[in-house]
Amino acid sequence: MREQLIRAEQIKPLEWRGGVLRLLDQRVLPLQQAWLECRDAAQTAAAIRDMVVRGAPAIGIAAAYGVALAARQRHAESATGWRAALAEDMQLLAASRPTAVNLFWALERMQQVLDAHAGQDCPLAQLDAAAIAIHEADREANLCMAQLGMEVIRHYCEAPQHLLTHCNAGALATGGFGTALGVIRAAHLAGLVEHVHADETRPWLQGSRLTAWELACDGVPVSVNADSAAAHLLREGDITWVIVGADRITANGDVANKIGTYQLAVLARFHDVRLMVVAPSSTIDMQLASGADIPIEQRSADELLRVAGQPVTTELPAFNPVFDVTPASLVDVIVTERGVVEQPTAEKMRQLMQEGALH
Ligand SMILES: CSC[C@H]1O[C@H](OP(=O)(O)O)[C@H](O)[C@@H]1O
Repeated sequence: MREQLIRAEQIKPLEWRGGVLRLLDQRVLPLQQAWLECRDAAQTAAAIRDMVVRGAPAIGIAAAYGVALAARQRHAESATGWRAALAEDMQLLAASRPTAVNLFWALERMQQVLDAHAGQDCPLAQLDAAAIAIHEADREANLCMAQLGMEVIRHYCEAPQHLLTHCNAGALATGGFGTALGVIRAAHLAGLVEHVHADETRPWLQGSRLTAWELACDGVPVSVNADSAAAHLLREGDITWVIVGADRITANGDVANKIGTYQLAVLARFHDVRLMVVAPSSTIDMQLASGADIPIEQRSADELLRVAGQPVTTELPAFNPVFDVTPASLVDVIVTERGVVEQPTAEKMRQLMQEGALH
């Protein structure tokens, strides 16, 4: 399976060229493939804020490279004052988006490299290596989760099935292959996928523009549906699993993910459809006791009142939270690279994070 996924890999949302971070501009996909180059923290933070690069793991990877870029720039400006300037750059990166914990996890990893070289010259090579390691570790985690998630699906049913997914938790949201889409890709290769239903995922359309495109590129049978059609599909559509990614999972197993995930979870439970959340352990925040503590990003009203930049209505007040929280009680399984947790609880999450695989 691993080799099949690697052979099939086509899409990379970011490229590190030693001093330049190249980002595939996800604001214009799939109709245009344009690359944006970042050479410092400010450009990288803006790219994250403006969703040139998006998706919890991809945001963390981009931020890590942003620190490596900033260190180069600040050290070249001042061999003695670089640490203070770099600290400000890291604050800028930390302020780019609030919900995906991978951003803060990656910045903490980069800070540990700096702390390990306190009082020494700028560890440029070690910062580069740390960012590359974060990128590669995410890619490896996706390959591991793809296999584990596929085996969970096969455990419950060995026939080809209808699946539903929301937003984009694919190669474009990660270091490669995807979390939820990694599982779907592996399930397809294992003959377990009859059809994938992709919620368009208003207002940013990650589903219709990114997920459907990714799956179509891989020859996975997929169709786009309005978010509001999900209830009808779950009642009528023979769907066996809702499979999604996550932006932050708290210590009790609550899950923050793209807005609309919570209503899918309620609908899935009502219609006896299982909900699978796929996320690397860098998405798990054991410092937060429950989802009530997760900061939910609110984005511009324009994202609701305009499509492709064109107004679709008059200037009106708009409520645009871009994440919501699904309680652990509505999650049937969480798949991570450390293992699989069914019916997540605080104790099971502790065991996963401290002792590793449960399955
Ligand atoms: C693999 S995690 C992807 C996760 O991130 C998305 O949010 P956004 O596109 O706003 O960065 C969405 O919540 C996905 O599930």
